[in-house]
Amino acid sequence: MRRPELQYDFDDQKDYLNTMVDKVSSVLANAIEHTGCAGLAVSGGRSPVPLFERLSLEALPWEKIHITLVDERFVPPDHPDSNERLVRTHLLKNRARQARFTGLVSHPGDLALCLQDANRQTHAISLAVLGMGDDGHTASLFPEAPQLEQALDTQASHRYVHVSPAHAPHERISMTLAALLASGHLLLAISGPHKRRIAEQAALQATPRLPVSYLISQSGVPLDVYWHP
Ligand SMILES: O=C1O[C@H](COP(=O)(O)O)[C@@H](O)[C@H](O)[C@H]1O
Repeated sequence: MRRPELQYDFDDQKDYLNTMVDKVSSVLANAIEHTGCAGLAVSGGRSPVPLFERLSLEALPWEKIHITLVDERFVPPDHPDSNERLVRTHLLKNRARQARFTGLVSHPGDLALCLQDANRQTHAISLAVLGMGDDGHTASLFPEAPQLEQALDTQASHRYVHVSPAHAPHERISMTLAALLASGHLLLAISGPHKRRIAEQAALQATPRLPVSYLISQSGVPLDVYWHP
């Protein structure tokens, strides 16, 4: 089994961020050079804020970049826990305000309609920027969620599914494993000793106890893992 490039050697957050910004920019620029446009799917949570702030300043042809979410909490887009709100606040500004953005909660209050709209998205994802929770979830692929098996089905034809986390707040809309594995490139950004241990454990074998393991232990899509203390 091929191991991903585990780029664990960042002593400080500055090097970690600089390297990630360079990587995101080069993957997007490369997609634009070859296809005329690029698709970027980003995560929410707390960790991506510094990356979003830095990326928003990058000199990229943002008007050719379509941004969407890897996952979303089923809350209105102005809710403090909304991943869309996070992206609008920290990424879709400065130079990146020219980017096209599609959120996942198009109908607050009607999850089925949101999913229907989310699954209408057809643009290719050049790069998915992922985080990981302390429980080994990535996107909203939560261990113990009743929909996990469906979400991990690599034959799934839809891009997004509804997920009910067993221990985290809010119903979720998450990219399926199949959709993540159809991306051109994956980037996993983590920090702290606990998440490092989880990532190392996940690299040993794919297990639903640590859904991130399905990405870390696969060999079909290039994956870079970035870690800082
Ligand atoms: O709930 C979520 O959590 C994960 C991890 O968040 P972090 O702040 O601990 O990095 C995130 O990747 C996901 O998008 C989000 O919805």
